[in-house]
Amino acid sequence: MAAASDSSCKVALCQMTVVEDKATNIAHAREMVKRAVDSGAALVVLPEVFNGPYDTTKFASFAEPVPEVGGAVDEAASPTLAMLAATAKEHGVFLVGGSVAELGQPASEGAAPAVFNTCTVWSPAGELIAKHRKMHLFDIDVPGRITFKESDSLTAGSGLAAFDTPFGRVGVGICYDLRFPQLSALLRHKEDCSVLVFPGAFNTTTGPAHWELLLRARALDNQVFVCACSPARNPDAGYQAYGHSMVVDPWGAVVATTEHDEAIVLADMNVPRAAEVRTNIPISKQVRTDLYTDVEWKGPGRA
Ligand SMILES: O=C(O)CCC(=O)C(=O)O
Repeated sequence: MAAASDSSCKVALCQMTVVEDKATNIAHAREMVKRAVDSGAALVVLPEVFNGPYDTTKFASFAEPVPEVGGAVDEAASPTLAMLAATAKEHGVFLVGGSVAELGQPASEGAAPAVFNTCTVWSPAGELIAKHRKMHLFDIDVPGRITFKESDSLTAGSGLAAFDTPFGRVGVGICYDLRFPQLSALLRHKEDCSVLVFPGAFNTTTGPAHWELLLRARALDNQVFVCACSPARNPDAGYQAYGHSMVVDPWGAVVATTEHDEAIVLADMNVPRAAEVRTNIPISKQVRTDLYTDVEWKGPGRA
C-alpha cells in the first residue's frame, strides 16, 4: 500500500475516457488505477458509470448485481466489481469504484428488476466496505440545452455510505447528490466524515455553471475535503462530460483539477486541516438547529 500517514493521504482521481465497450472500460480502469498507485495514491477514485455509456437506454444492459457490504462478488455476473475488488487488493489501496448500474430486485412480482446507480468502495484487502445507491436521480429539463431523466430507467437509493481509513472517515455521494446540501450535511454530522467523495459526470451545460461552485460550497459548508471524479470528454459519446475532476480543501480552495481530457488528478490531503478550519470558524457550534425545524419544502407534489 502506498504510504499514508495517520493524517494525510494522497488521493488520485482517474478521469478516464469511457467508451461503449464494457471490457475495454474495465481494462482501462484497471490500468489507470495502477498508474494512480504508481504515483503514490492511497485513495483512488473512478468516475460515475465508468464501465459503459451514460445513457438511460443502456444502463440495464450494462447492469451487474452488487453484493451487500462485506459480501462476495459473483465474478461471472459482475466482471466490473471483480476487477475493482482484485485491483484494490493487488495494490493495497482504498478504491472508490466510481459507479456502475446495479441490477437489483424487482420492486414487485413480475416487474422488471430495479436498476440503481451504485458506488462501491473497496478496502486494501479487496473487501466491499461501502455501497451508495445514488439518492437523487438526475432529472432535469433545460430547454434547448439538456434534458435528462435518469428516473426513466433508474431507481433511487436511500442509505448513507461512509467508511473508515487511517486518515479519516470518508463519505460518498454520486453526481446530482451534490446539489442536495442535506446529504453532505448528514455525511458530515451524522457519519462524522472529514472527506466526501463524489464520482460524477456533469455536462457541458451545467458543468461550467455549477460544478466547481457546488464542490466548493459542499467543502465550505461542511468544512471537509471534497473529491469529485468525472469521466473525460469523449467526442464520440452521446453525453458530453464536463471533466474538471477536482479536489477542494475544507477552506473551499481548489487544490487540484484538470480540463476535460483524460488525466489523473493528484492531491495531498492533510485531513487534520478539516478540524483546524472547524476550530477557526466554528459554525457547527454556532448552528441554530433550534430554528430550522419548520422548513416547508416547496415544489410539485409537495403540499
Ligand atoms: O447536476 C447536474 O447538473 C449534473 C448531474 C449529473 O450529470 C448526474 O447526476 O449524473
